[in-house]
Amino acid sequence: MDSPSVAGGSMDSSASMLSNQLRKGVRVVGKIRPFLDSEIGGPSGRDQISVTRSDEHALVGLGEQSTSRKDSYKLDWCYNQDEDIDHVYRVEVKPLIEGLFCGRNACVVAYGTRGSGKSQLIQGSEENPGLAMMAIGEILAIANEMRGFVTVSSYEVSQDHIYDILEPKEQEVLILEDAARKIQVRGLSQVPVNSISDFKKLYFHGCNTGKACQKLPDDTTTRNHRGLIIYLSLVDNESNKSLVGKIGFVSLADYEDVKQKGNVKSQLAESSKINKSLYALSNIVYALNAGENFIPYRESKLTRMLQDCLCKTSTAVVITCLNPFPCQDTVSILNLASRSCQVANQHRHYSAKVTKSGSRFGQSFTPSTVAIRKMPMSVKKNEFAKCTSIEKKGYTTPSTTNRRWFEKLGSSVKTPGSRMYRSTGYKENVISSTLSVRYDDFDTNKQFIIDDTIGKTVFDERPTAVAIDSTNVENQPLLVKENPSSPPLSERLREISNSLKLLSTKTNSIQTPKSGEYLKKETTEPKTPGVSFPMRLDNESKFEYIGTPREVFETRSTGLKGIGEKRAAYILELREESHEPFKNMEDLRELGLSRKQVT
Ligand SMILES: Nc1ncnc2c1ncn2[C@@H]1O[C@H](COP(=O)(O)OP(=O)(O)OP(=O)(O)O)[C@@H](O)[C@H]1O
Repeated sequence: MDSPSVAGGSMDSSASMLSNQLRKGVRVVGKIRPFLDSEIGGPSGRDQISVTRSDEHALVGLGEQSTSRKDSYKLDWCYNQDEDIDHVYRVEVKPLIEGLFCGRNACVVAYGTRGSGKSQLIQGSEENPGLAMMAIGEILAIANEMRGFVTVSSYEVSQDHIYDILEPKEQEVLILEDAARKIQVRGLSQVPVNSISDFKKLYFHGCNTGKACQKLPDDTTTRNHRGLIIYLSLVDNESNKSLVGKIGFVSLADYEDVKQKGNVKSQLAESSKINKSLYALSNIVYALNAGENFIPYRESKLTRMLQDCLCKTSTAVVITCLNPFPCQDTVSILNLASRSCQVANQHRHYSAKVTKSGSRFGQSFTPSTVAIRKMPMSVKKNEFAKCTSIEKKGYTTPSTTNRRWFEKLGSSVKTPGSRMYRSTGYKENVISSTLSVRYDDFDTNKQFIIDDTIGKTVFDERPTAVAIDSTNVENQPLLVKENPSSPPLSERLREISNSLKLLSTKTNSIQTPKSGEYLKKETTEPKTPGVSFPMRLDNESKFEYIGTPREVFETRSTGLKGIGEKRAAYILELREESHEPFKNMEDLRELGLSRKQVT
């Protein structure tokens, strides 16, 4: 039997790899499972799924003849039958692991119809590892070298109740929100894992409890979501700060259209609960990719559980598992997937901030409706500044130390499949207003820039060693191309002002490199100044400082006696709106500064 037709299939997915490594938001990709023995030589003439791939996205068609737009579904990417799980791991999951070592949480979710390969993809078996096992192999390899500590939790979601798998209890797992609105999971055990064999015992034999963790092949009575969380904690040798991150793997129960099956009442209830959490997940992905301010986590227990792995500051991939022979449920699944993926949403970034949160399932957007929804000029400037700064924060990682470690590690990362993978070395520098982010690709020795305003990569042929004046982007026509759809100048200025405000919170704590190798690098490459005091992004994409109250107070100080952070920000804002200089003391007093502060 022929493979499903894949136009552009001969093309290596390097384009996908590149955009994937530099991604933000949630990628929504497809994976067509291989034919089973029983399907080979089956009735001919059955419609097969077809995939057409371009540089930026994939169109999944239902049936070989389905070349019309109506029958095809646009996804960020789609892996065909011949591309094995190993390949999916390298492109989609490996970059998330790199982020994990920089303190960025991550999430991998698989969903699909019955028998579409979800369990094989996420869990796999001892002989044919799935994504979760490949990931833990790599995490353990790096963590052991960095003296990190790895623990795992495993859970299942049944009828919207969450249960611990590694240490089963009567009570369900509770998901609470603390005073700082952080998610706290109660009643879910965390088991230390030191080696891949430890993990296999837990994951496949459930040795912690005697209960098998992997889904039994003939267990068709219940349909549950299954999740694994891998936690990593380590101490950054350079800063001596601890870093905690986690990556979640979830394989959702089969999607079944409740209306179409002749199910009994209890099965209907089960199916509708399963579908409800799938819709909830889709709404989250949609809201994140559309850049909405409100993310509806409360719609299901599963989405609450995933809240800190699937948010604006994390990286995530949702994999739609597809049977090679589509059915009606495949149409529903593809509808859900294409609605929430980035390629469909990327043009909406600016308009999404000013529209009401409209992440209801079934809402459809066509390219034409997206294109005409431009940001009205009457929108309050603050609105724009607020949301773009959230996205901007999502890009910055708390520490470059571990990324450096990755760069040095380069080709020596080993995965359980005993293959050697090259870790694509890249390094990000936020330039100018942070609307554009520069990356150094150490493999090609070239630089490239992701211009957020146009959502495109602009390559620069200069070798990475060339010094670039980060404050003078205007003089570098090669780097950032002017784009008619980019926001007006006033909004760019506001971005710059926001960056300044951020820096002004700790201008006196910029770290200088210590010695030799790094010193050379630091002097030639522009970098976002680091703060000597640890900050990290909370779930709501706000910076939070970690430390004693006094340290926090000192960090937040502007360094100007008597002027607090808020007032400094206010002054900057006024300066930006009116370019008139302050002429006399009276002008400053009008801002609310006391006589003492003015003098
Ligand atoms: N990448 C793959 N390589 C080889 N076989 C695969 C692959 N993916 C799936 N299969 C096979 O397809 C069948 C269905 O896969 P799997 O059980 O993972 O699907 P599922 O979506 O989890 O099914 P369920 O409906 O039971 O939840 C299995 O026999 C599995 O061995």
